[in-house]
Amino acid sequence: MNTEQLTKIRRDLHQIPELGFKEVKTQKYLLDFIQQLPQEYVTFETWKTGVFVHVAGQNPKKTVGYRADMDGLPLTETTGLPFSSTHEGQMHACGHDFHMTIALAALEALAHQPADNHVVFLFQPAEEGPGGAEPMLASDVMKNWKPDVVFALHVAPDLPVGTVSSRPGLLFANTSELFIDLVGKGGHAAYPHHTKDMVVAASSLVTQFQQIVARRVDPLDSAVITIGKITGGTVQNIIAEQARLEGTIRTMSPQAMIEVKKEIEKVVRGMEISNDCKVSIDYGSNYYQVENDENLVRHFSQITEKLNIDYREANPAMTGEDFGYMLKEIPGFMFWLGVNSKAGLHQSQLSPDEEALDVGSKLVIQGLKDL
Ligand SMILES: CC(=O)N[C@@H](CCC[C@H](N)C(=O)O)C(=O)O
Repeated sequence: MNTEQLTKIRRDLHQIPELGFKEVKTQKYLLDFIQQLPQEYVTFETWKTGVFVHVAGQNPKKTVGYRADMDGLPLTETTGLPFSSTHEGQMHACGHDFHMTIALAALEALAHQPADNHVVFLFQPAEEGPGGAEPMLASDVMKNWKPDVVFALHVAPDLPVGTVSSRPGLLFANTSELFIDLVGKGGHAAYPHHTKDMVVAASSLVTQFQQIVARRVDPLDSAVITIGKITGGTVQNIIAEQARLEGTIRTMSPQAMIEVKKEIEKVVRGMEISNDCKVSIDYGSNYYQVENDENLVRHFSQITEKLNIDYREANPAMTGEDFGYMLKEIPGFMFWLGVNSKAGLHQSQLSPDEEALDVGSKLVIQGLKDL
């Protein structure tokens, strides 16, 4: 696929970001593309808003899987690009438009010239939430086309184009969403002593959670507790009866996640007593860590060398990826693809360099042939 075709696909997808399990236009775009390919070796099945595509091998000894996530984020784009999102309040701010474009380029190449082994493309919904990998893994289609090895990529804004990065073992963190609802007693702004102020209680929880990371987690381990959204109250002169915190927890081990949650629950119980209020916790979706297969990463690094792509050893990251569930069952790996963007992931000005599309597609095609 040439640069013009790659860029067109990416820009088409970039304009129609959709949230988890709502990727209806995205799925149609993928299906329209798939159906115009030569069908001799190609079979496809939809699954919720995702798509499985099987490409029969010429001399198959195994099945190699490649996963691309599909969903966008609830974020208003501010890149000012001519092909900016046409969906208000939604943006491809985590590179999933790149991920799908590269997968489509690889699919087109193999549809015309199949690899020796069977290949299955997994276009997966809802990576940003509530998580599509785990249920997709349990689907009937996956049972029929389950790969023997699987890999995926993620765009890396901080790496230059022409560079990729990965590591054997732990690459991405364990994650847990964190939703906290507080109910106290509202009242007149001038009589705080007659109320149980939930804006103050919620604000206190935010800072107390940071003390868990600083004072309860082994300094040689690590954890992150981010509160991304805080809401409460209705107007400036009414003390808030209710408040809500929305956040996420990141740890490098499942055990640390258990410990951090225990500490959060202790802090919350303390808040209930000290503020005479009711606090409920919902941990939402939880992702297993991304654990790369050592031998496959080593093989992958050799493939990058063959293509004159700069391979760098990655550090573990506190990002989450539900691809970790696939790696829990199927040997494989994830790698970072350098896209050289000043703005980072989940930022409204993220603008990856489209030159990386060619690098990524060539590498994925070779990986599907060689792994
Ligand atoms: C690569 C990336 O950005 N992944 C997301 C995964 C989100 C998981 C879940 N919805 C949560 O918020 O914990 C990330 O934020 O790391």
